[in-house]
Amino acid sequence: MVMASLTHRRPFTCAASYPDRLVPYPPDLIKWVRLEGGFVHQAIKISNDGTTGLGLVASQDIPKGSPLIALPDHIPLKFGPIADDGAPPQVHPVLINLADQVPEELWAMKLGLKLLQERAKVGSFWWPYISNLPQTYSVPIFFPGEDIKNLQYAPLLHQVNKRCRFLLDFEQQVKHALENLDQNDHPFGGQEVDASCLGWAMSAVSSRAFRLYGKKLPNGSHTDIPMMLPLIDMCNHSFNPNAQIVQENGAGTENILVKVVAETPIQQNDALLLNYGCLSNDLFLLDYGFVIASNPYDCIELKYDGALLDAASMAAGVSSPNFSSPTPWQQQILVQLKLDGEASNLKVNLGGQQLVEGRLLAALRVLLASDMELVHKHDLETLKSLSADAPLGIANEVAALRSIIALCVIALGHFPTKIMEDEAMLKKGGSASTELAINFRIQKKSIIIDVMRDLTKRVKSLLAKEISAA
Ligand SMILES: C[S@@+](CC[C@H](N)C(=O)[O-])C[C@H]1O[C@@H](n2cnc3c(N)ncnc32)[C@H](O)[C@@H]1O
Repeated sequence: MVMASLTHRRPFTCAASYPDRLVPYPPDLIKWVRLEGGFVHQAIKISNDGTTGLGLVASQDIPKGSPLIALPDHIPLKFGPIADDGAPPQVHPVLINLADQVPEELWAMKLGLKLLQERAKVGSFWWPYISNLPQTYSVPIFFPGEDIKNLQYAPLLHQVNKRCRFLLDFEQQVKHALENLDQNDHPFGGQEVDASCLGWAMSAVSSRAFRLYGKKLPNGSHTDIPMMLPLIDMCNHSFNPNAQIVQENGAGTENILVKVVAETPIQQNDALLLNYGCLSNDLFLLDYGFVIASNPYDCIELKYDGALLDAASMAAGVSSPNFSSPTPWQQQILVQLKLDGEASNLKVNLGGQQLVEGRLLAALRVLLASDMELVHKHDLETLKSLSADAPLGIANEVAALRSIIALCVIALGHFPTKIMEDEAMLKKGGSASTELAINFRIQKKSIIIDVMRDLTKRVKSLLAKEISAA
């Protein structure tokens, strides 16, 4: 695969020398929030823990339920203030046109355009916030090409490549849109905007923005609006957070838009932690630039492929599997599982909360079964459930689980290095991006090994059951 990378690009100009912020001595963010009518608990301080960058820390015990931060609605940075009557946002028309060219999945770039505009504007209202933003991000679009390869995981390489290509193309679109603009009418104050600074803005937003409820739709749901929440976005992530974002939209909240409250009692010197979401390491790395060891929501993606499953089943000792030539009734079920037919989605996951994606498990159970009537006795949900007790019999279950174990062995074999080698490389040390890439792939391999371990246990217990029944 030809990889795009942004490392050959000139970094967006800045002269910072103080720990990784846009300017050496940025204004006091807490003071600014208070000055603007926001609330910050008197025990909250900004501090640097050396591993997660800056964060918020409690300088004394804080009881559960206490308000920690509250922001009035003029502080968050949004793409455009959408009026209550739905009037179009007051945004520079060039930015609106450019934002229209951003694919929905890269929504962060949209808000990133606004961020860049405010970064370039002399006297921007948000300068006290923007100047406190990191100068660089550890997301893989900024990895050297070698470290992108070091990720060793095709679905992520594909995403990184896609983002880099988008940024390189978008750079051209932005240049074209800014051509011949009068200096007074230039959304970035006449500054050149290249792929690196677009990448900076996109990463600043993807790693810090929160999606808050917007207007209520006729069907009762809400639009969600991505916003940058100054100071609140200094909270680092944990799956066991001690703080929570609460959106205020009821009566009696005056102009307060969003609050952070203590979800648990917080002790002196504890960091304030929010849960950014139950995300896989792919998303943590792509959007936030870090990975979480033993992330319970991480998984590996495989392509459902009949020939590969035949090979896996045969390796597992299953005689004449027919994944690549299912019978018509089996094929019908594959269509229902969206593993065949026009609406098919062949991406299946191992690991995460389900351990084996239900669609894959059901397909294996069904294709390894010969008794159509027995299969039709069960609904699809039962066939998809790993906790269902061998719905098609013990022999069928053992064959299905052994096939998945063999699939895991094949998937592990696709990684060019073994975990032990990765760990030895980490010991030797390397750049931050090399270490991040190696940690990412160690986690992916660990998922496969954990799935194999779990399924092997299940096979053993099924076999023991069979023996005791006999
Ligand atoms: C919303 S910001 C939090 C404030 C940030 N630490 C800073 O220095 O400005 C999110 C970023 O913090 C870092 N971060 C947050 N939680 C982390 C965690 N659990 N492990 C490693 N890095 C984390 C990552 O760099 C991430 O992109």
